[in-house]
Amino acid sequence: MFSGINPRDILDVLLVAAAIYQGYLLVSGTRAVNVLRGVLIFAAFWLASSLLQLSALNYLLGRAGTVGLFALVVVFQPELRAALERLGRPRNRGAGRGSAALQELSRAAERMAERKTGALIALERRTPLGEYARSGVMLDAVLSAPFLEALFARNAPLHDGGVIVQGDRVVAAACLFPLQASDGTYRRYGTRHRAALGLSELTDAVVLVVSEERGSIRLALAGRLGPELTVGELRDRLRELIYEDDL
Ligand SMILES: Nc1ncnc2c1ncn2[C@@H]1O[C@H](COP(=O)(O)OP(=O)(O)OP(=O)(O)O)[C@@H](O)[C@H]1O
Repeated sequence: MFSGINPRDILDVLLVAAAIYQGYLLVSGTRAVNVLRGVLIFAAFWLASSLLQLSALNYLLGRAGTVGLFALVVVFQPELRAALERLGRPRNRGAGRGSAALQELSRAAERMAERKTGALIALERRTPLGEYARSGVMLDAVLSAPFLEALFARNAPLHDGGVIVQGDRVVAAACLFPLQASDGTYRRYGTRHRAALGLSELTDAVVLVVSEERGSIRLALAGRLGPELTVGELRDRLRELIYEDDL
């Protein structure tokens, strides 16, 4: 049965599997996942209609599939664009800049915690955060501690909402993040923490929260809020989670 398989076939299968896995990582945690489920169900019906030789249904589903494919490209144009951008981005772009960004971010968190300035900062990983960035004010600024502090300063025009960071760039401020539905686990926390939890649940972003009330620094990841961190611990966690891998 396996006599006709040559190394090229194995390579072919491995490449397809890798492409599917990368595609999954890209959409996991975004609204595209639900659509992907819908597409799979649709494909299952289509296959079943073909196997059962239900020709009218098969024809109809085939036509709908073609139109649907175009519709998906239109609906997910932002995600597709972000995916292509990511593909074209060199892996080790600005390794030095990554560690500089990490220092600036940690310094800003430390100072804001000392002064009890509330802050909410989402750090993008694989899942594109473009749709959340567009809910706020788009920026494209070099990440620096004074800039972050200025953004979150009380009465500053963009202090309300979250900031989105991509590597060493601040891409948007005053963004609206999805609130996590309260199941009682984080009853003690208000909307800033629930917005961090919500975004980290729907995407793979790491979300940094500085509490205005407590002056604490915490990270939300995968829908869970981590413990209070010292600035050294924050630096280590961010190095582990973001800056070592991606920049
Ligand atoms: N959906 C949201 N997306 C982004 N930011 C939000 C959202 N909802 C609230 N915020 C931010 O959270 C602030 C209110 O925080 P609130 O005091 O309710 O939360 P908290 O979790 O108790 O935080 P803190 O400990 O800092 O007081 C708002 O002023 C706004 O900046």
